[in-house]
Amino acid sequence: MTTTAIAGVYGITDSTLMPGDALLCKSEAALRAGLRILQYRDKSDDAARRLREAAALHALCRDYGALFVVNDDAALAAKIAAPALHVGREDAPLAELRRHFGGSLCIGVSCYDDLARAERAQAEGADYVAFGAFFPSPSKPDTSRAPLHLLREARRRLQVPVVAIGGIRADNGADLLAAGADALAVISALFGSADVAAAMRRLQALFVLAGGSQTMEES
Ligand SMILES: Cc1ncc(COP(=O)(O)OP(=O)(O)O)c(N)n1
Ligand SMILES: Cc1ncsc1CCOP(=O)(O)O
Repeated sequence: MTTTAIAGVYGITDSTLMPGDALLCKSEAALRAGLRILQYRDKSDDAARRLREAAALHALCRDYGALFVVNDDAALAAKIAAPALHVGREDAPLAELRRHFGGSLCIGVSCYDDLARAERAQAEGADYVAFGAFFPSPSKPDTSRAPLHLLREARRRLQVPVVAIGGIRADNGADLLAAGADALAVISALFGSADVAAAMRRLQALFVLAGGSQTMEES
């Protein structure tokens, strides 16, 4: 079995940025340029379109050996046998998801600026935790903010991979990596770009400069 490390650039598709064909075209451009983790985030209630798009992105990720993550929707993840699910405080509780899916599903949990929530998530079997927003986010302008020093404390107290999110770009991501983030989750800095491959290269360069890598581990 192949497992993808939760590290490097973590791309999040947002249907409002990528209507129609752009969702698949831009996702494939990012995967071709080396993206290893791709999340499907869609806040609409068009169930048929969500199923169609998630299944197509799942297949694309399989072709490129990347981890496909469904945001919020455990039922959708189950329906298409997605390998990973990301949940926040509005979504199904982690303990319930673990009871239902066992250990087979990779589950990431949003922890905002809350280290206690992250420690609970780790104890309940989260595969990674996410903190943010670290910068003003064009994609989710009203979201709450997290301070940079939280990442240093998270690094010290947690063993699971730590993902940073919120307004992250090639020109501000380095501090987050220096503070201990394993992965940088981005919407607009990647998929908002007219040249996704070039945007991907700029984001990947942050990890090279930080001395990290985006690895695929065989297990
Ligand atoms: C990797 C990653 N981190 C955080 C989020 C945000 O999740 P959540 O707080 O549940 O908000 P929505 O994305 O559902 O608006 C995420 N999606 N991915
Ligand atoms: C889903 C989410 N949660 C906190 S910020 C954010 C959006 C991140 O998008 P961007 O990279 O465009 O700021």
